[in-house]
Amino acid sequence: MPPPIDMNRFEQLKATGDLPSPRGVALAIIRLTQAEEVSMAELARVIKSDPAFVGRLIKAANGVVSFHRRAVVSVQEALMVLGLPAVRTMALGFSLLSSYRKGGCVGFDYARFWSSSLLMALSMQVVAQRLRVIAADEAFSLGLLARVGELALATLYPTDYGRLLLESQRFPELRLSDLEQQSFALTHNELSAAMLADWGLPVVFTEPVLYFEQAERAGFAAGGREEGLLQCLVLSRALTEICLASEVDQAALMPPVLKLATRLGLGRDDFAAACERIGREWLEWSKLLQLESVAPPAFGSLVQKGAAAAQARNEAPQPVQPVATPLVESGMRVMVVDAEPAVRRELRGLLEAAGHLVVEAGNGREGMELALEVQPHMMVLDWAMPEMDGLELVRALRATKMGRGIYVLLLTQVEDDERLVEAFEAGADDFVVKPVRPRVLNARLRAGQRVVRLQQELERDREEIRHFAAELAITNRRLQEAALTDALTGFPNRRYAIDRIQQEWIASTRNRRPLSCMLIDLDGFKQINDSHGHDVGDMVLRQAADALRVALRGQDVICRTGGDEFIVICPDTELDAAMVCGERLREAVEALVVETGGPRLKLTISVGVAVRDASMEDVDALIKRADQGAYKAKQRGRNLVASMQGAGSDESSAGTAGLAV
Ligand SMILES: Nc1nc2c(ncn2[C@@H]2O[C@H](COP(=O)(O)OP(=O)(O)OP(=O)(O)O)[C@@H](O)[C@H]2O)c(=O)[nH]1
Repeated sequence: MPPPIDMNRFEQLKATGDLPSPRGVALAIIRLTQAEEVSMAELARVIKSDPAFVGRLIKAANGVVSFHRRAVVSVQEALMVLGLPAVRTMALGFSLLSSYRKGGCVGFDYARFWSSSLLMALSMQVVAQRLRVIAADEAFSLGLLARVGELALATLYPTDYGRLLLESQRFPELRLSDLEQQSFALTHNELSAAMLADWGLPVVFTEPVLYFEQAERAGFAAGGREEGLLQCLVLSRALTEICLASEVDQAALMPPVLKLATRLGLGRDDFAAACERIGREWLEWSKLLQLESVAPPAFGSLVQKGAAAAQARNEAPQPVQPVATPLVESGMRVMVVDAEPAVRRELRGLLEAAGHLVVEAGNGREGMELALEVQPHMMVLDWAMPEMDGLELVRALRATKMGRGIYVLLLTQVEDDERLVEAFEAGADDFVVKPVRPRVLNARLRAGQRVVRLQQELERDREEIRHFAAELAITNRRLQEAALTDALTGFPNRRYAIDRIQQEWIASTRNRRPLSCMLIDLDGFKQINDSHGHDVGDMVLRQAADALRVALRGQDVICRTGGDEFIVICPDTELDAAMVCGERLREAVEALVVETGGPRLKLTISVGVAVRDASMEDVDALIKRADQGAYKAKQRGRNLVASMQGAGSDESSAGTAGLAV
């Protein structure tokens, strides 16, 4: 299993204060549901102050009660049916939906994001109800928020994420998560899982969220709750894709989904009924949440067709994975589409004699459905067919992602220039005049096979590039981390500090929130080095850093900026609070006894504190003021916290430095 999420990175993002978070009534609901003892009456009162949430809550409660039970009509009843954890997560999800319907990331489709999150929620609810992996209400909330990391990246980095989404659309061989890793040092899946964990969801929920878009990497124990939930998420995601796909792609997407559903123990009819229910609920919920929706697919017939196609061929072939497919050395998978059984027979004979595997369809419509499922390398199709003729079929194929790569050989009665131009413009690759002459057909098949092979080689090269890009992204990330980390203490280094404090300066301007910083300098450190040697000096530095780390508040960021110098960035902090923090750090180091394997050493620090004020033009002015504070602390005898701002209470107690005990 890959390493868990880098929570440090998440904490850094959280510290910006820009992560999507609940507001208003939702925030009050969340706080109440987290309290040790919450009265249902109080909770219901708060909920009732938001009529929109009341409607959504009651609808959600009715979605999870059994058909035999009387409908839920009141907030109190809904609370009882759903339970506090589900109410909390729903408040969270709906609040985010209300606040983040739009945003500044141009490449991010906010409306589609929420439509698909809603579909995930409903699919999760219906699937979990049938598979009994988790309670349906919890499944709904989890589905709604399972991809919240995407929204968060769009919110945190509107320009960069927009560019990155465009890049991943233009170069499908580049995986979005690799690009995210490269640019932001974490993926949307990692961010989703970290945010859910931060909101109090248990690990058994957050881990499947982390892996459901690359389930092969999860490595959960078979039969365990995590694995069950993971499969629910995978199935729900696939159903969401089907609902949002174009009609032609829906048919192609269904067979593998059906297969997964069967593997999870869902009977075909039961699965079809579940899908129909998701579609119905989607329409209702979309109206309630004022989200766009299109007519859901006719799931009943989609499932039936998928199953029938699989049965007809005994077992539907897996969709072609370009990487896994061996290069076409000898035979290709060729589909013949012709209304005349005699012509199909003749073509099958010729093709099989040339070593190809043949699949047949009797008309254009059937050919289309089968092609998307079987994914032939080549199609030989007749121009003149009832229902959907060859030209329409080529156009329909070329309009789908999967059909775009199939080599199409069109059979035509006449070799008329106008008609041939029309055929090529529709997307045909070559033509053969009927009646088919075997030698000519074979020659054209060989020409087509060359193109198919070249395409496959290209695909392989792309996959190698993708693989290479992924490895490069990981290496880059490691290098980037190394470049920004101080090896001795593990703290971020000076380069990182400069960048980070700039960012915090900008955030403090935007949010009109205070920003403080502290400069810390070890007292008499040179003396320690001189008396005990450099190695002991390193031990002192390391253990002092550990003591500082422990004493630091969660939102503060500490970096090592020089030999025995550190900076602490304190977002959203006034001078008084920063002075208190500085004092806590000073006390922590003063209390430390450094174990060196030889002498046990004591040491102290001098701390300079500053807060951003109106006189400061830029971040350098803030650092300079903190530096003046540190100088003052040294001047006044060391082991002090001092500031050049504020009145009176600008320094605290003193102690001794660098003494062996
Ligand atoms: N062991 C060790 N020493 C270092 C490292 N980097 C810098 N130093 C030493 O840290 C000492 C810094 O001393 P100063 O800050 O100039 O002076 P000080 O003795 O701490 O005195 P005051 O700051 O005035 O209290 C120098 O002797 C540097 O050689 C390091 O990575 N490891």
